[in-house]
Amino acid sequence: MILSVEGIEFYYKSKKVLDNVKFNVSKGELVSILGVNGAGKSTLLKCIAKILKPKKGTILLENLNLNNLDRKSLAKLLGYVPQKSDGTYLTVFDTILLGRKPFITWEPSKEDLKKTYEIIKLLNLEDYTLRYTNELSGGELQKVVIARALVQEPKVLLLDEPTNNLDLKNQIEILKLIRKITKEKNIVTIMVMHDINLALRYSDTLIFMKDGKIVDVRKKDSVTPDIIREVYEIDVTIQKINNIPIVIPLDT
Ligand SMILES: Nc1ncnc2c1ncn2[C@@H]1O[C@H](COP(=O)(O)OP(=O)(O)OP(=O)(O)O)[C@@H](O)[C@H]1O
Repeated sequence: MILSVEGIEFYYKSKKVLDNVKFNVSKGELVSILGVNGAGKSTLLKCIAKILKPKKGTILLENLNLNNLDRKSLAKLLGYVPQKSDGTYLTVFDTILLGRKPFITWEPSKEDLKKTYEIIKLLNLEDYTLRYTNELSGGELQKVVIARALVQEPKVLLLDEPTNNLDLKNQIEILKLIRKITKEKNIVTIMVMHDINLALRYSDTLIFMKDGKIVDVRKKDSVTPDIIREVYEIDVTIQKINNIPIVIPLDT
């Protein structure tokens, strides 16, 4: 399975925000999109999730054109976690169970409930199941919305800054989990990331964007200071500590 993003062009009113964006992601591949504020990363993710409709371009999953799918069929394939989420008067359990909605015909099956419990356990949310989501901290809510996307068992997982609001331990745990699920379930995962070190550590491939265009697509081992300078306009060095690549800005 391959996700092909082909020639996406998107405008907000008359302002062009995405210009001929194209790339492929293979199954089992974890891709991070990086770039400065306003580069068009979130807009691109929303176009892939069909929240926004691009003026030009197509998104293919294998040979399936996502433009031709209705909402429910699309929801069975795509899981999307936005940059910001609001809590509601729904409990954590019900919010996560709602991720199963595309599969529920009349009422949740035993399978839906089982999968919901499993994800709650996986994300250590057991103590929160009966809390309303509008009474959670930013990081707790972030874990719940990620859980809701995972319980959907999507073929394509789209995450806009998944480590937003998470403390150091949770950042690592969530990215490890996303990586594990991407490999084990052989799905396509695309994340928008600001933390280049976390992106380098957990992704297979990094897509660098600037001014609505893709500047470069690099496998993690081929990321060099020149591409970071080109995109972020700062000088950096990349050092390895315990075999983990770390980007260090040289500007003091
Ligand atoms: N709803 C909107 N209406 C008009 N312009 C928008 C809208 N949303 C975003 N933009 C503009 O489109 C451009 C791309 O925004 P986008 O949110 O995709 O960037 P980004 O790379 O995700 O940025 P960040 O890293 O700050 O989240 C920016 O110039 C932004 O100001």
